[in-house]
Amino acid sequence: MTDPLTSSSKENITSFDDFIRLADYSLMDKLNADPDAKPNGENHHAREVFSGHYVPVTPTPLPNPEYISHSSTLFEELGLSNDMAHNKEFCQMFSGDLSVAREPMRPYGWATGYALSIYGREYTHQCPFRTGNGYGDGRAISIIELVSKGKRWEMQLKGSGTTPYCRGGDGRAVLRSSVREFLAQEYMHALGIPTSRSLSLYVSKSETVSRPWYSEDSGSINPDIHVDNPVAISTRVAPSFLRVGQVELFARRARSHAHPEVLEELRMIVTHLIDREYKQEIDQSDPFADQVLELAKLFSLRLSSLVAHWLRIGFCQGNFNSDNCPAGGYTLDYGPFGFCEVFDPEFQPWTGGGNHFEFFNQHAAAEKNFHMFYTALCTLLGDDPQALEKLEQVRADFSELIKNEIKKMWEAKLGLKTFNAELFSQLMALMMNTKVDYTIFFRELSHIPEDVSALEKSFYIPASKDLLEQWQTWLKTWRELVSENGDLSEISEQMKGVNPKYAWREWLVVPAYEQAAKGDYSLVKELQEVLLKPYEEQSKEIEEKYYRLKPKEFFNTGGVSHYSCSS
Ligand SMILES: Nc1ncnc2c1ncn2[C@@H]1O[C@H](COP(=O)(O)OP(=O)(O)OP(=O)(O)O)[C@@H](O)[C@H]1O
Ligand SMILES: [Mg+2]
Repeated sequence: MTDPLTSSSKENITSFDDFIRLADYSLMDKLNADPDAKPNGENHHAREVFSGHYVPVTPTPLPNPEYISHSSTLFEELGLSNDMAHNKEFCQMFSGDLSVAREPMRPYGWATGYALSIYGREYTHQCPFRTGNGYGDGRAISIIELVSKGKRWEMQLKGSGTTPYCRGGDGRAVLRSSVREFLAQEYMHALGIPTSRSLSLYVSKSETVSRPWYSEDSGSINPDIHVDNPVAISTRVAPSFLRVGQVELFARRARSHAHPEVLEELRMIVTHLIDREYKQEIDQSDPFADQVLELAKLFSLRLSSLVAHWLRIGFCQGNFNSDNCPAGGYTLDYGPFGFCEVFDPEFQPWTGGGNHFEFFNQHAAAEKNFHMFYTALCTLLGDDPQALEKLEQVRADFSELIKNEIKKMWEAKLGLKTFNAELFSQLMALMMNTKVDYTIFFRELSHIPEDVSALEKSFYIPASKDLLEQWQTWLKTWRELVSENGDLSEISEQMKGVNPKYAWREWLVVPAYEQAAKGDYSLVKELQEVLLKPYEEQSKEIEEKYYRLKPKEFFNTGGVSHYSCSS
């Protein structure tokens, strides 16, 4: 068997020139650049951007960059040889130095504006100009759009310096948050969940920035100190980085008649979204209103399936605003996120997020974001009452759609063919009363044990005799239902395919980014390997280290069990 981390095949791209030859701006060139921007990309000061779909921006390179890691899985999908990760010019480019760019690649990247709605409410005051015109990619700069192996990708540097949307921020990302995003994206992909991906991670050996953070073993909810942390650039990759908030921005402007071309700019961004994310499924020769309706339907399907996946593996997007909700229906912005260890439907690791974004409320937050998307499309179809009526139906169906997706997910997680509401609510109550570890519990259940003792390794507190009896009764009923569905060993295998063995455990990630700050990247790489195969048993050694309950000392610890600053 070939080792995915070292294998390279002949047809892979091995030179920087071959890599940049993949650049393709044909779709992007159909959009409008900000007319007030300097075309060479020297646009680094916070200011209002009134029109256009993007602002050309050059990244600010990391001084003294050092390579930390790359994703071999993504390299392979892109057709890049692993050696490219160490190519001098490639390293320069992905640590922010675009002076290496040459034809057909352009020597500047771009940042985009987007609107913000929090739980369905439009915000503008977050922006220093109080108009919403300063809100967008404040520290994320896309540098290339390319087509490789027949697929179109955009590559975006996060933490690569200021843009007009930086709102007084430094444009940087610290190593801590960059390591988290870098690892989490590839973990989610390995779990089979649509997500932005990780290409590479570089750290500066000479630049640091200060961020509010927690002192050691801090029990504080909010950060209690400021810490200097090295700056880093991680590159994330996706078919597009179009967010619901972006479509919303142009629709809001259209509703307020902000400028004469605004409705056309809205139409252009929606066409662009179809081109970038829905080309396979939407026939672009159809009447435009039909395409828009299809877009709404497809997005509602993708979004509801995405949230069901999140619940399946314990993920909480603690800040699921419209600007953190990609219109392609994948996961984005791994800052305020966390994974549920002790089962708690109210789990919300990000202290700034509020309970509307907590673990089991994510379907409602998704619906709010879908509503903002729908509202934007209504603006676009404003003069077509028939189309509006159909769009309204798609909106009305969302709630039922997402509930059904979630039900289907629970069926699969429990190895059942039909959702049994009573059995499910009994299980939820037992899981909460017993304080089970979400991942370990479902993984152990996947063995379809006869006796509750097999589940006890997932319990955070020893269960009383009475509770154990309740478990035993539940287990017996559940097992009988599962047995009706066929061969138990087959069902067990299926369950193991949806109930991962290896979870994201923040207390195991903290040492990785802490050691990385001291120049030791071995734990980052080890985690990367473990999280690449979350459904596999892996070695005894890995099991002992990573298949474990969260130790007591990490409960209620700032920076581990909760965090406020994600940047
Ligand atoms: N250090 C920073 N400098 C400039 N802008 C920033 C900085 N940190 C965050 N922002 C901007 O603030 C906004 C909200 O912050 P959020 O935490 O969602 O950002 P992010 O993690 O950079 O976002 P994303 O992953 O969604 O691009 C974003 O528009 C982001 O670009
Ligand atoms: Mg964000």
